[in-house]
Amino acid sequence: MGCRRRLINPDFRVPSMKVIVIVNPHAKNGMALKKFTRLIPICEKEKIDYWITAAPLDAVHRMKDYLSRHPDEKVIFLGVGGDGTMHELINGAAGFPNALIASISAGSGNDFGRHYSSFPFTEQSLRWLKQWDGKAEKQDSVYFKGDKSGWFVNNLGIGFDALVAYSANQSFLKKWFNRFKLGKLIYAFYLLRHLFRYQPQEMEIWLDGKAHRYKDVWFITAANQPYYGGGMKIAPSANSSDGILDMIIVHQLSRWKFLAVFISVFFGSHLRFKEVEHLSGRKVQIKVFSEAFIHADGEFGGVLSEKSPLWIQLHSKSWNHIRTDKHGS
Ligand SMILES: Nc1ncnc2c1ncn2[C@@H]1O[C@H](COP(=O)(O)OP(=O)(O)OP(=O)(O)O)[C@@H](O)[C@H]1O
Repeated sequence: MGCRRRLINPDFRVPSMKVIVIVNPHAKNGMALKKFTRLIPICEKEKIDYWITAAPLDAVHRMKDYLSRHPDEKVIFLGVGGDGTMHELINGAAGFPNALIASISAGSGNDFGRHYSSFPFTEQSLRWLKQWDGKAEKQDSVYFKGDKSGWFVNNLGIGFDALVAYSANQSFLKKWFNRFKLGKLIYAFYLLRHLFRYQPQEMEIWLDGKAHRYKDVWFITAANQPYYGGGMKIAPSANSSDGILDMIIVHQLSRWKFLAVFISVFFGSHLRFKEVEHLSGRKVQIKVFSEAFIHADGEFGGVLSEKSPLWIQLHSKSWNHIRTDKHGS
């Protein structure tokens, strides 16, 4: 009788995955948490754990702690937030082959979801992940080491764009702009603010052992996937599973032409300008001659100084991603 009951109880027939949802309560000014609150009953019913982060980097520490205590358990971490949240999940999972990453885009930029795919904010997504028994896609990630170190999977920037991102993220105006759903305008505001003061500088790049030197560099982007800054195609041909990093160098432009090039990035047509160089490789070293800001996946990545270079290295197929498909989306 006991045996019969087991056969008809779906909980006994279908092996289920360990799923942990990680929610950034600050993403998109609290919208991510507000929407997630509606999914809490299904998490409780399906025994899906959820962590609402308490502070920046909380997700990284908790994931590392959990994964080191459960080295033999396959775990799906589902990030609910924007690119900053997914950057934390990538760093929390780094070095743990048993971690699988999925996302629900719920931030302001969402370039991670735009490229890697994002699950809809629904109960079905959670149920589908809980019953998931597919094959994860292997994707490339990139390690960087300078003033700070870590991993990125979207892009890393040095120079003007990193300065704009830093200023916008620190600004008290950001919340205010977000409140009126004008979050992207804060970047335009700081772009214009820095445009007429910024001093482009000489930079040296060693790419797979070959040296390249550029004068008056506005910024350099190392791209693992095409999207950047909330939908701009900075590296249209970048592919996150080809083992190659795309390098975009914007240099020797007047301020007005720089603005024109920057706008053309929205349409992916900036590579036609002779001042925009496109290189590719796996191992990069960048040297600056005066201080330059760094961002990694849009998050502050430290300040590069003339004293020591920045090291970047692509690691092929080094993390596991769960893509949405017709069942999950
Ligand atoms: N509990 C928390 N309190 C404050 N900040 C947090 C918390 N959890 C995560 N963060 C930080 O929030 C920042 C923004 O996260 P995310 O990018 O996901 O949201 P967003 O709304 O898209 O923000 P942004 O507009 O800055 O991209 C990240 O730097 C992340 O480290």
